[in-house]
Amino acid sequence: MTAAPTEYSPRVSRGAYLRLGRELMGLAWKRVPGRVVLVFGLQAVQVGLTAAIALGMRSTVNDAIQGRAHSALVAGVVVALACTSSMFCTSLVGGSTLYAVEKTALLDLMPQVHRDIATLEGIEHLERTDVLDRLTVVRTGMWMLMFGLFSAVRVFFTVLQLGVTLLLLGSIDPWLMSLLVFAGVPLWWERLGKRGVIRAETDTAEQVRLQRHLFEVATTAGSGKEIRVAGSGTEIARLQRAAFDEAVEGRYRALVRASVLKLAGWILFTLGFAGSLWLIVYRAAHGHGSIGDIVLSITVATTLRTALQGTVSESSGAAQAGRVIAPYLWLRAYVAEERARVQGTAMPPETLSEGLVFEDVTYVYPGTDRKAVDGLNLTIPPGSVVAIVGEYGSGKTTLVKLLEKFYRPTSGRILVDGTDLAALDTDAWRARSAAAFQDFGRFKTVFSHNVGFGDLPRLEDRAAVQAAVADANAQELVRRLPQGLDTELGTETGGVDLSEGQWQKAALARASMRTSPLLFVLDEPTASLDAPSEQEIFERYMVRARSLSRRTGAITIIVSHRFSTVAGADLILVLADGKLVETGRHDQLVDLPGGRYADLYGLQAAAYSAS
Ligand SMILES: Nc1ncnc2c1ncn2[C@@H]1O[C@H](COP(=O)(O)OP(=O)(O)OP(=O)(O)O)[C@@H](O)[C@H]1O
Repeated sequence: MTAAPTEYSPRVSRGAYLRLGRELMGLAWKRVPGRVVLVFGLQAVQVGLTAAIALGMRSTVNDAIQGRAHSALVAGVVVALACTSSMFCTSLVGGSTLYAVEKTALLDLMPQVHRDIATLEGIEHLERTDVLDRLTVVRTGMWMLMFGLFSAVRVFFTVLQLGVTLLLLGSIDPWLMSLLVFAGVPLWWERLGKRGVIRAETDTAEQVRLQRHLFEVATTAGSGKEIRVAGSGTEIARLQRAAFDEAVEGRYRALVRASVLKLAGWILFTLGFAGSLWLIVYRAAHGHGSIGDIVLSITVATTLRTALQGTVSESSGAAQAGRVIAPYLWLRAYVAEERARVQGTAMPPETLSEGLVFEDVTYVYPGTDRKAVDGLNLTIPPGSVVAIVGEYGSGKTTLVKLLEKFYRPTSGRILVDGTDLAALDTDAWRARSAAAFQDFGRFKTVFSHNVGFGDLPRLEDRAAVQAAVADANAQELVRRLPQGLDTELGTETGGVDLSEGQWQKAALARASMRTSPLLFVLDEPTASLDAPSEQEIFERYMVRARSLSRRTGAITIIVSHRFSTVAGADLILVLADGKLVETGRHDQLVDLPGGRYADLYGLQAAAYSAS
């Protein structure tokens, strides 16, 4: 399935911002209504308190000068109370905002993104760098989405506060309102700088991911062994440094530019502020206005600066959210587009009667132009055991992935009993298939669940898990575990670790949980096992394949490099460069003069007899 190239723009339209804001506010209201009321109510109160403090200061000074001690005292107490209340409001608003942000981001938004990505039909999404880049940004900055919303609310109230202070200044002298111009420009410049930083972070996300990956490669035990043997540690460290250097360089330049813009803005505001102060003092010196007016002007001008600072920092908070909003909206659009493209609703048959038909199937991985599977035409009869062989990179796994609907053919189609696989309901089709892959999962949980995940509805069915364990010839492994089936796996969680071969046996047992699949795939599932274990397992699975075949007409597909294991298949497919070059049974292919299968078989047989 080649994903539609959803266009990405780091700029988000005003309409999209507003729609998202409404949606997030609805979410916060649903999850933490009390906190939302508190955050809105207290900020409105704070605006009133700002005016009360400024006017109270003027009254205190004027009353004191005119000898009205009692009134001056009352006004002073009002100012003190208003100051204390304002501080209390600030800390309560901060705490409530944090609580609301964490609740909604961690309990709603984050799980939703995980669910969206994890339930997309194919797996090529997890191989696309654009999806991964944006996912990285969203995963690390999801809380910023909600934080940005609350910052936007605070911007609204700080602007209101700014308006009130300007009105108070204007009541003394309308010229003082010109401070707004000196206040607005720094705000705008700072936003420009922030935008540049956001752009630089998005542009360098790939290098950051690469350096993280290289760091993990260099510091984990699995790859650490190979790195030591190959002596490639220094080179990997150099590559990691180079990737990091590139990312840091780009981000640093943007940060310097943002700092310069911020500094220039503040210089401008300071000049305006100094000019205003001069005007107020000049007026008072020439008999216009009282001493209280001077105090009021200085208080209000200082408040204006605080309100402005608040507006700038809150609008930066809101702008920070822009870093996440664009990738977040893109991921949502991408998921919606993908879901709309997937229209399979037909149910798979109870039993296979016609089998699988490949009609000119071609697959090209996104971002490449090489055909991993190239014009495949083929019929696989129901109930058959099919082996796919071929050199490394010949397209064996891709073929299997197409059958599991991890990808959709770039062209051509696959029919299941005459129905296009694309038209089948993906979940229903997968529920009728079972698979063990070479890059199997290692679920660090209790062993019985590790196996039971193969058929979720029977996760707790001990008998089913034990039967699957027996199918994979893993009883001895379970016997040796300290708590048998109930043993916790994974040293990170305090459990035991398994060897590569033991993990592989667990994966095989998992693949054996479903008892009536229509498709059973074994994609090199025994590569980590020794030769006798492999032989024994294949013999068991051959018996299982025949029994499934009788019950549901199931097709078993085995991908293997070892010819001894594929000789018993009903049909062998030989792939080379994505093309089907030979098909037939072992006895037909092995004697084909100049045949590729015969060549490969001859080489392997010679290698075994020489060893
Ligand atoms: N996710 C991917 N993105 C791009 N190209 C890929 C991807 N996976 C595989 N390919 C390419 O597609 C071709 C077929 O790969 P595939 O894994 O199907 O081969 P294979 O026969 O299973 O190989 P192996 O025996 O090594 O498992 C190879 O050229 C491979 O490099």
